[in-house]
Amino acid sequence: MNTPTATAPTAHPAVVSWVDEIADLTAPDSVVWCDGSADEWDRLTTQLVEKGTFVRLERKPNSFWCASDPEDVARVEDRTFICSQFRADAGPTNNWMDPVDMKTMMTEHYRGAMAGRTMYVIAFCMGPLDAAEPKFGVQITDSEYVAVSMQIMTRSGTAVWDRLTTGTAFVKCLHSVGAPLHEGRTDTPWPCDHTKYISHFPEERTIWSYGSGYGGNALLGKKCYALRIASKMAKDEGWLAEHMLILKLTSPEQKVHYIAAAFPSSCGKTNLAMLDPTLDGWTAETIGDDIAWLRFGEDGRLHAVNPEAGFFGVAPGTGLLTNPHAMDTIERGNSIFTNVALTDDGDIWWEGLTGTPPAHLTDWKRRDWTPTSGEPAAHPNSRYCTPIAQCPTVAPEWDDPAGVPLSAIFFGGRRATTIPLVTESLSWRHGVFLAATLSSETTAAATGKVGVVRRDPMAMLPFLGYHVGDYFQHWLDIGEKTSPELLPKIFYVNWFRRGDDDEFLWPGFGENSRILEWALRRIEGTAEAAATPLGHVPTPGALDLTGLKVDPTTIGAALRVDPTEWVTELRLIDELFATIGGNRLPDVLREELAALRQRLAAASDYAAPTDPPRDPAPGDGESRWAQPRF
Ligand SMILES: Nc1nc2c(ncn2[C@@H]2O[C@H](COP(=O)(O)OP(=O)(O)OP(=O)(O)O)[C@@H](O)[C@H]2O)c(=O)[nH]1
Ligand SMILES: O=C([O-])CC(=O)C(=O)O
Ligand SMILES: [Mn+2]
Repeated sequence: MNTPTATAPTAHPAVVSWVDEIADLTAPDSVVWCDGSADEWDRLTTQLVEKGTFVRLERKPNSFWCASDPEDVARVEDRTFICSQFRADAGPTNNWMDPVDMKTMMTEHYRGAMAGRTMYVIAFCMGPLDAAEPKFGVQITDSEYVAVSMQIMTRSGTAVWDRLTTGTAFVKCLHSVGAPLHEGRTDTPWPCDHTKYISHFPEERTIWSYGSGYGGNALLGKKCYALRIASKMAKDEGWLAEHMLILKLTSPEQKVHYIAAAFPSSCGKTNLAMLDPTLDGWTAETIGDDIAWLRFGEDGRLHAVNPEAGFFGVAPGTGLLTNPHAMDTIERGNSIFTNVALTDDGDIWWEGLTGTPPAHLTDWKRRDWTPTSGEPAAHPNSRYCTPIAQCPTVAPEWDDPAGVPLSAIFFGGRRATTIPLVTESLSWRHGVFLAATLSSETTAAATGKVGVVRRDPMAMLPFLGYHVGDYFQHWLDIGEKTSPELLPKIFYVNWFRRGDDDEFLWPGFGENSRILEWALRRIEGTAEAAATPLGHVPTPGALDLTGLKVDPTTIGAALRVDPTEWVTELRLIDELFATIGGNRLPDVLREELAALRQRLAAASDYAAPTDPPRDPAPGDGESRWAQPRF
């Protein structure tokens, strides 16, 4: 093997000695320091095509189809660990192992793990390079798929190496697919190991990932760094690292508002980030679709930065009807599609892309597929990976190191019942309470059962790098750092409530602009709201429903706070709070829960007000909304 230091593009002693150490341990055939260039992309994608990992698409420029091992399709929450020095610091929501024990054990997994492979060293920066304090990382990986995906998802390569000068702090991100090619062993298109560990050492700002090639487990800048490690950095340094999209909205009067929204995985962030407003005169521009870092600006407002440079979006359900801007983004090429279906003419397809599937496809398991196959052609967590810069609606501010000042933060989950379409919080601390008790049905973004309601505080349940109770306190503390009128207003939304007929009560997607508009007009003091025990909801007349064929009783049902449903909900919140434990749960949240309980008891006969019909209701027997169901 060549000596890694001989070719290193950096003299940073901590980088060089760490790369040496890992090369000794993992025994790759060679070490490549990635420069992030187009040449490198071409070389690696060509290699991936030759290996059978990628199929070059005929119908999209510089784009590739890829199918993973059928067992390596999503984040593995049960194999994800927060290895803080003390177990208590990981909190009740995380798997914990002693950092020394974890490292001792994983070291044996890593020993010789890169045999027969190339080790890539990728320097990356989360957020703009010219930020006041840029956040660097170096990822070591033995996966070409990871190396090219990191080119899309992060700012990486020579420009980062140049900035990563001696003494600069960086997060050590170690990754191996855990499939050494010992003498005589042939490679597979998607190497991985049955055993997987996604381990975080928050005090050391280090990540060790082993055994998986899937995005959320292997592209370590994303969930591992920008959320789990960064949440701990943010706690220590007085900011927030959140699972949020960032969106710019311009009103017909040309007033600009920036908003952020936190929804659990596969609950609508990317779609809202690329909103195509159905309300006349409004424009929406994209700043980020998954992660937001929030810091106070000199103006005393919370400013949001997107630390990423690409989208790693859920493919199924993405189509011209639901998310035309995502479709335009991928049409421009330079993208990687994982676990979608491949068409016979060299394009991609997934459920929801078009109404009718092609007559023949290669499905995500590389099998022949026809519409009578009886199984989806794309995995429900199949993904497109594409550069944000080529999104037609990207806002110029997406790369601004100062970030954008937030007017509002939305929290939402996927709930068939109980949670109203939109609720305005009464105060920052009430908003923090709503966010802390957020719940959602599980989705295919993580392995495990789908459709189970679980508490998902701030949509961060799988992404917190420290104790959830301390995290709640940190959110409350943030609210004390500036004057209340400068804080973003917190709203709680649920696009996914269903009626007795099991249909969604709200059409969602572009129509969500109507909800955002109401929220922004609330901030400006020009929209009506009704008080409910949970917070303020729009009076039916306050939502602009122009042009939407909507039955007012449906909207009433979507907005209803039903005290009977809340009996169960309160029990589940009690359970969450009990799990967190008295000494780590902020008293403020206990007080907010008591106040909610009192308001619910006082309003047990509450029903959402309804207005007389304004538009004809859709005909009986047809789906309520013109949107694909799958
Ligand atoms: N009914 C309904 N479905 C939606 C809406 N927005 C998104 N979806 C669907 O929800 C699924 C996930 O949406 P995404 O926008 O990709 O979710 P995400 O939060 O970005 O997911 P991650 O990338 O896993 O974090 C897709 O199948 C969408 O079609 C909505 O407003 N209403
Ligand atoms: O992290 C991933 O693998 C994909 C993603 O956005 C999520 O699951 O929230
Ligand atoms: Mn997404």
